[in-house]
Amino acid sequence: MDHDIATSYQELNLTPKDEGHILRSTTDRFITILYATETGNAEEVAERIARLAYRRHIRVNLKNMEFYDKTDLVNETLVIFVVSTTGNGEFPAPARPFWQFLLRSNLPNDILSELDFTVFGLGDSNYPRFCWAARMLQKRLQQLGGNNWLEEGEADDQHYLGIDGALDPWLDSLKAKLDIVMPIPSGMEKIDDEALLPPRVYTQTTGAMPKDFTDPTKIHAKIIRNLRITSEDHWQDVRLLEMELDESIAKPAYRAGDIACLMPTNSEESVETLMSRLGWSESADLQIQLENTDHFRPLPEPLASENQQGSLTLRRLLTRYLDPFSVPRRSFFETIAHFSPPDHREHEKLQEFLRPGEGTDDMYEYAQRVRRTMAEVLYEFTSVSIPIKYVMDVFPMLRERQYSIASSPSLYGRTIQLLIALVSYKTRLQKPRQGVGSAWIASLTPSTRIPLRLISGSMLLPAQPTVPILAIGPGTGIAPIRSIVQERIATDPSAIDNTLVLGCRYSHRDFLLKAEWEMLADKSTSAGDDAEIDEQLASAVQSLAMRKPLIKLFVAASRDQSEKVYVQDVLRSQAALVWNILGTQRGIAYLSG
Ligand SMILES: Cc1cc2nc3c(=O)[nH]c(=O)nc-3n(C[C@H](O)[C@H](O)[C@H](O)COP(=O)(O)O)c2cc1C
Repeated sequence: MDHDIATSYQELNLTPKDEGHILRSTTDRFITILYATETGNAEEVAERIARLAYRRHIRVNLKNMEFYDKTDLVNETLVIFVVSTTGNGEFPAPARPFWQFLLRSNLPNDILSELDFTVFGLGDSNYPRFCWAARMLQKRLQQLGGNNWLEEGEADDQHYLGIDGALDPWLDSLKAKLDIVMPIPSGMEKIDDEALLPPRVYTQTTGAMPKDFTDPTKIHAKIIRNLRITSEDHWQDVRLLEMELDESIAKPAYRAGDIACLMPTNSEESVETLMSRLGWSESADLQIQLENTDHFRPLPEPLASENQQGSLTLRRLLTRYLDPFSVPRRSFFETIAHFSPPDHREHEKLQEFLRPGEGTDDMYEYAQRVRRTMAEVLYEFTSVSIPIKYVMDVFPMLRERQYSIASSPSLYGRTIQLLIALVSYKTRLQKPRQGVGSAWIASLTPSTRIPLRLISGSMLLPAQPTVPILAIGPGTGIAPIRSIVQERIATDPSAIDNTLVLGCRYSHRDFLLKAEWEMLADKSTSAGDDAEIDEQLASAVQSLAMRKPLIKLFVAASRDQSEKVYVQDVLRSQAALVWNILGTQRGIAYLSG
């Protein structure tokens, strides 16, 4: 393979695992970086730490906690944890099994006595439990005998420089500490901070024609409807997305409360325009081969299988796997700065962006605050010319989006309904901003086939159908509640003790599926609204006519009156009922929003 850069990550600092065990001695210059992320910020920080270690020829095992073998922790000598907080002071979902493992009460108090560690937390001080996951982790590691090797850092989204506000100074102290503990061996030199590292994943065109590929890990569904369910005069576009799973999928295809994972794709036109800007159009449909030079971080699936099968092209990579139409993080500027000619004023500007303090502030002002996308940056910085082999290092991977299923399997069989609020807003930039996932959802037309995965959700039906429920759901939070309530109605009509407190702004604009809820509550609906009720649901309810109403409905339409009313106000005003359901009858509360 034609590598015109002398080193690869392997040559720089890596040796492969030997039969699953990491080869190293106590004098080895080796660190493990484990990150826990929900939306990718912690991963970006972890990668930055890895790069500064690579520059010092320190071997790095960088892993998402999700894929880390927990039992390896006792064999580690130095681990840097990068952990964001989600929910209300919780670990990101993929990292929860790791955290549960550490919480086991049977772990000896000195089990990690050989471990040096440090924690970098990411959070938002608007939340009462700021950086809670990172703080809990640090405490627990110390309880288990771990040695806090470097004072923890805490990034706050509210800092005017975003994550970099706390990260830059923390990285300085990390570098200083590494330089003391793991000095550069004699005969070697640190790779300059400004020098371009070799691509982590080499991308090369092979000249061959691509083969076909079907992802075996996904099932497929055909879009039936993509319907706006908020009124045209409402600011937010909320969709009811209905799809039918392939006939080959056995019923029941899912359970009430389950989650559909959809991978957005980028539009053909936007990919075409980007490739043309980058001068890649001619190679767009030729087969490409990815060579991963970092043994510790395999390519994610299904990209790895596609690569192996020879079906990848640049067009496919940019449409299905990479995310150039999202807002850049710092590493994007770090990489593209190398691809602008050194004597060009744009090169100077990109370098300026990377200077801590004022430079970072300028970068935030230019990109993150106004939500400029990477592609838009490239349309403005026209001197930047990215070699194809760096494509995987320049753009991050697209992420799967998870949506609570809003329909009941007993009523809808292989049909799945989702309720999705499209993200779209104005910034200083002329063109309105739209999320990558939202743009894709908005573009889905009937008959389109999409791949998806179905996973278990955390909302389960009560063990006994007679248990009363109190479900609280503002906005699209009603999705899993609808699935659960419909399932109760469809499978056990005796289970009619369903109390719902739903939230919206205006009852006539964004009370989602108003007519349907009113039908279940046996309230009269406005003329014309009946058309909005699904046939499946209407006929099921018809057959249960004697049992009406099937739900007790309370609606908090916050802006319908001069004084704002939210779901919590309704709960307060219905204190006796709430106590009856939860206290006296030992019912179950569902909260989703
Ligand atoms: C739904 C949600 C809940 C959050 N909850 C908390 C929290 O309880 N405490 C906190 O400090 N930060 C919280 N945050 C802020 C994130 O930790 C912060 O945005 C971080 O940069 C995300 O990193 P990630 O992309 O690696 O997940 C929350 C963010 C979201 C979107």
